[in-house]
Amino acid sequence: MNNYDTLNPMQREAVFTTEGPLLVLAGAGSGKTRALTHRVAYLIEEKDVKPWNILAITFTNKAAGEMRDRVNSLVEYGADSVWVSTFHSLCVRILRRFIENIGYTTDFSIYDSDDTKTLMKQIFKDLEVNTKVLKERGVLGVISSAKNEMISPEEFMLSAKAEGDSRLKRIAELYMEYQKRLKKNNALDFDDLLVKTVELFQSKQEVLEYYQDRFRYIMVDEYQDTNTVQFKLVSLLAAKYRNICVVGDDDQSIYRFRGANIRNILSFEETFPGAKVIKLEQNYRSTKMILDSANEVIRNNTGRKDKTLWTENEVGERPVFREFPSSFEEAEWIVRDIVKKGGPWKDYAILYRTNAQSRIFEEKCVAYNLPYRLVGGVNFYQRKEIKDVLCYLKTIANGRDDLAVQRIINVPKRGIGAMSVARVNMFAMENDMSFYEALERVQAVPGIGKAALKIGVFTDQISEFRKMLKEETPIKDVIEAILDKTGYRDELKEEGEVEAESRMENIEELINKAVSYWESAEEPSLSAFLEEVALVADIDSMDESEDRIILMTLHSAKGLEFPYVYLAGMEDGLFPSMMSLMEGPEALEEERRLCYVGITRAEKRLTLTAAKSRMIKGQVQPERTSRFIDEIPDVCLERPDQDDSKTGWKKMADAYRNLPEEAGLPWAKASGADGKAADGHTGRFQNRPAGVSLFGQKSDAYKNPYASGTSAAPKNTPTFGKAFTVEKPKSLDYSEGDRVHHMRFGDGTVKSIADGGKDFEVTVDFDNAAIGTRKMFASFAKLKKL
Ligand SMILES: Nc1ncnc2c1ncn2[C@@H]1O[C@H](COP(=O)(O)OP(=O)(O)OP(=O)(O)O)[C@@H](O)[C@H]1O
Ligand SMILES: [Mg+2]
Repeated sequence: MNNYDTLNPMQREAVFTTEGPLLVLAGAGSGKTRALTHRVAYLIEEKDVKPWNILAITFTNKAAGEMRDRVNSLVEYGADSVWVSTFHSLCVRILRRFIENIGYTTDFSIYDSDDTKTLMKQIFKDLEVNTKVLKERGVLGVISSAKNEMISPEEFMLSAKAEGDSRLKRIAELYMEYQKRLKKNNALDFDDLLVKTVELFQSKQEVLEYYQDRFRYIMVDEYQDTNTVQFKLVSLLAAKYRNICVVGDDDQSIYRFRGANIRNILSFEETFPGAKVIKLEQNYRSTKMILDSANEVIRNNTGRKDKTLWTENEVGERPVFREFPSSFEEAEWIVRDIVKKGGPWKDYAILYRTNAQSRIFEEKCVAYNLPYRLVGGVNFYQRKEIKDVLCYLKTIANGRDDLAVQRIINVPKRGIGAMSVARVNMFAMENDMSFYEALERVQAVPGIGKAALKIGVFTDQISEFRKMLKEETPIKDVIEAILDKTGYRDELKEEGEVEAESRMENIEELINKAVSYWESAEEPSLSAFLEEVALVADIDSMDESEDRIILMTLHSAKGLEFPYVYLAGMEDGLFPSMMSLMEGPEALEEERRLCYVGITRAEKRLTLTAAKSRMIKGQVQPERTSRFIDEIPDVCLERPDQDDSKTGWKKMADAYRNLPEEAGLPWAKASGADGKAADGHTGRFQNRPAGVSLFGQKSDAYKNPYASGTSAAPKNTPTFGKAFTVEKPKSLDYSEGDRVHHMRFGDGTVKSIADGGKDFEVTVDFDNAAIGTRKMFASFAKLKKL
């Protein structure tokens, strides 16, 4: 049964308000996601809502998975039928069923950024675009923004003409051609998934109504990052029943560059008149020190909905700032600091602004033998060998994807040259067929000559693989067959041992993925597998069962929490980024929100670091400390050069620790109308306007709202850690010496089992020598006795 008592009164109100539009606007760590999860449970358990009438949208696949797990642990049955998904996977599911209404077939391909770039390159070549004037990536960026704003190629052309801008006109032509070719390949890019779903709903009333009736209760997490087309989608779906609950934090809107529209959150009440607004103000995640640093940074943004976060958590350690001569020393210090402090490693996260910063951390982790997981960077699925295998699978699944076929037609080398490919291409275009269809009729291609034989061998192989698939051969075996029959594996070996080995390891990883997919999917199919792969955000590579530190960008950290957080590269020009500094105040404010997101990921300890010089584009440059560091007052940041006797920090912190609950912050009280602290310390706050306390808000703003309001203060709010924790198994059905099976690592023998308090730690000797002996937590490892 559920215990809604573990929620605070405002959270409970959010959970119990099930009918009509609801906006929960609240700061980081205030339990928005938690309230949303409980709301799903409440609808099912108390309101008899059918699970399949609920749609919950989250931003990343990782968050979707976490939500599904949380719901599973809250309700005993039915959670499986709740649609918990990202915007993109929601759209894929809808389109796979109904896209024929708008002229595609349901086995359409999904192009990732690499595919779209290849396509744009071809278009540039065919339309003879001057690459000095336009760049593929730039044009794709413009097209993506247009799509997020739901501007069609035709509309784009009209406004380009109206403005008489020849460059825009050229981009409009490219946009048109790009859409034409996607359509011809029966392919959609990521933005299309959303645009085409909206198009479908707008053109087919009965399809829209079907989904409106299906999703009577809609919930959206991280609402601040929805863009125009996503907002449109939600508005359409919710138009009939109006049971829509969105939760978000305008201070955490960090996807402006992706078209996320802060207006959406600020104007929710306009779009859904009569909307109820609930604010949550208690933070359950971070210590007081961490929270105050975050509050201090974000208050420098203008035009935000004012809100104040407070917490009953302990004051905690003062966050630390450290500066180093170079980025190497910075990384070295962080990694050593972690090693010194000790595991479990998954309690640590190193966050940074740009992917490029990850490399040094990786190297240091390797040097210190510290297990790590890199989230992002060169995406697993972007690796050459993975793309090769996937393109084989795509060709097998859907011969219409010309790009996929062209990628592998001569991989491994079959002696099919560019000239032959061009001839086939020409023939395909003239006869209005796909590239693969043309390959199947290769004898008819003019001038093809001897290449016809080689192409015949290729198409025969593909037909073989297709036959395997028809006979319901598992994907794993199809991949093995591809590697062997096409000679791919042999060609890899020729590349040199080390290279081949690491590439084969990656392919093994893909095979693992295929196996676990095959075992877990209800109705496994190749196209559904490819779809799953195409939609994995980088964050999905984060497997919670592994005890490793996490390296990731600030953007991917949204919504997550870690006991110990390091924010590296706190330098002006890096964070805030140079681009944002050049672009102006709005862009700078977005960087500041990103900083707020970063700080608020930390539960217990926060460490900020910077380098005084850094290698950028091959040149060592001097760096200036980030302005965000300057925005954190000494009382909540320990700096290397700081004399605590002057900052008065100790006195204040002691007072802070001994304060009665309702009293507010000591430094807020200590400061007079002139903005100076009572002890005469002016420190970094000399320019504070009169009447505003040291910590920004009027001094009562930090008070416990329950203390002065009508609702009684929840004196001893029970805290029981994270809602999403995997429970320690009561007993294990295997013991030392038993043979067990692990989904990814295969079979092995249990060497030892130790009771680690929260969970059992099981050490297993795996038969596969490459995996060797591993220590893991029983609740995550899900070992099966053989
Ligand atoms: N009423 C509560 N009692 C105890 N713990 C809580 C309560 N509400 C939330 N928490 C815990 O606080 C942490 C933060 O909650 P949650 O992730 O839901 O916050 P959020 O508002 O979604 O944060 P973010 O803005 O970063 O997405 C979680 O560990 C959650 O379990
Ligand atoms: Mg959240």
